[in-house]
Amino acid sequence: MTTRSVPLTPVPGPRGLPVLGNLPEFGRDPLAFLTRLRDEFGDAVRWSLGPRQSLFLSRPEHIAELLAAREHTYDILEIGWAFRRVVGRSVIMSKGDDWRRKRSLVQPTVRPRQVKAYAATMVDCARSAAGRWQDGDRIDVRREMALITQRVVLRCLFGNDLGDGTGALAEAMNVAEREIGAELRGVSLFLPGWLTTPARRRLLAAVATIDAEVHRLIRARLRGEPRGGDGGEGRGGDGGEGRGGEGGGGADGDGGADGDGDGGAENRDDLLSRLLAARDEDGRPLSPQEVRDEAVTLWAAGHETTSTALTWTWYLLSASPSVRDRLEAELDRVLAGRPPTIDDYDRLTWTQQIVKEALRLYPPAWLVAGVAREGATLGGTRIPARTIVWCSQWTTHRDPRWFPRPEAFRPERWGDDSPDAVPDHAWYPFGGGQRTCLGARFAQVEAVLVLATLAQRFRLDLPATEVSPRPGLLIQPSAPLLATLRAVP
Ligand code: HEM
Repeated sequence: MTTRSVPLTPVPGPRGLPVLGNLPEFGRDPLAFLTRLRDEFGDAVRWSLGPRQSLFLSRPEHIAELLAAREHTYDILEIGWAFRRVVGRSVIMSKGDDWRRKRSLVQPTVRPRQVKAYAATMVDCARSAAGRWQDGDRIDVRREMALITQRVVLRCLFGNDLGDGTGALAEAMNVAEREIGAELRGVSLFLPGWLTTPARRRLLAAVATIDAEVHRLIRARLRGEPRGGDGGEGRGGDGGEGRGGEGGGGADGDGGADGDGDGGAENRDDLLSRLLAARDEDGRPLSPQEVRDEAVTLWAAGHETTSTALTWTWYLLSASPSVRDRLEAELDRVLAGRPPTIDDYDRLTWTQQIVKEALRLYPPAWLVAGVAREGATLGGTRIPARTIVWCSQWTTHRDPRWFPRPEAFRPERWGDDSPDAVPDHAWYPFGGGQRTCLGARFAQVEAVLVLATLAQRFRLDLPATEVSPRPGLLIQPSAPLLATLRAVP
């Protein structure tokens, strides 16, 4: 179903406090606050985030316009000291020619042909997790999913599984994610950069660990090591398994990273090789900081998002036996006991619908924002320069106007025969427009294949208690999800 342009009439939202505006209410419970803006005020609501004027959009037509215009008519929201410390000036924080250059460096490593080649690695990583699981074991679902997805990203994009560094990197990323989320909801969003706080110290310590691990990956690659053992870096051997036959890291013979023979980056087409081999018009390579920024961004954007989506998927499945039964029946029918391959992807329609519906109910990324430049318009209305224009996947995905019974987990709403007609941009877990998520295909294929591989063998039974969402950088469960494993009969 397509959308047509509708006029935009901004209305004032709730009164805020002097200076802080609506920040305290937003910070206390951002999802409830944004839902209130939509339900009590309207489709285009003015509010203030501290000293900044904001506009919150709820109609898919306006969201589509914002997403399409962002690269040209909006600036990046330059708040969030913690986020900038982690991702630096990578593709996600760049604009204009700089952004285009960085995006074109990264894009080839996640294009559909590459993703096809990564599928076997995705299944392999899920199988090796399931190989450790036993009937009756209790697992922390979020942790297990993160272990799988970080391994997938490291092996596919970095041609490396980091061995014993994975745990340190994952823990540091968790700390960073928590601190970024806490900052996003609090007054510290506007603290000057020079001020040191305990939270900022924690973040800096985490960033130091992240940098050390990423530089270890880079050094290993420059030495031409096929994978990230310690190679004399003063760490113990990694003891992981080899990469034979997984089809990751450029194993499709795609032509190498421009083949300039630069310091071990030759003859591979994974992300790290491309970054190390990249040259600007004057023949200059990326600086070590630039390589680090892109690598960290891809690592962070590439695994925590997908593991969060998978975690919520298990949560929803555990509470929906009929959806789970239909999933197991599909896996039996399509796979008949063998592991899935990329060729099964299109046939796993119910599995795909489950993932799509989980991304609707619990979109890992939940805010999109842009800062209007002079001349920005939406629905024919001029937007004052410097206004922060927002939309939220959380509120749009749960709007009863686009999704009947929005709180219900109903994968059937995505079936070809469904009577529900979802407007364009009412479902946008991967954003949209030119800045749309680079890894959308990667993530969807990974989520479906990992879910299929694990659900073939195990049910994850969770206590029948409701777990509320905790919006930080991503929407995470507010409590650990401890599941009991039940082998599929
Ligand atoms: C379920 C998993 C994922 C979700 C929900 C997700 C969501 C998003 C969203 C909402 C954006 C911002 C888009 C916008 O501003 O319009 C984004 C950007 C991005 N994502 Fe993802 N993502 C996921 C997985 C991945 C994966 C697997 C990768 C890489 C392998 C990745 C790499 C990126 C990059 C590089 C950007 C920045 C694009 C740019 O600014 O040009 N993401 N993602």
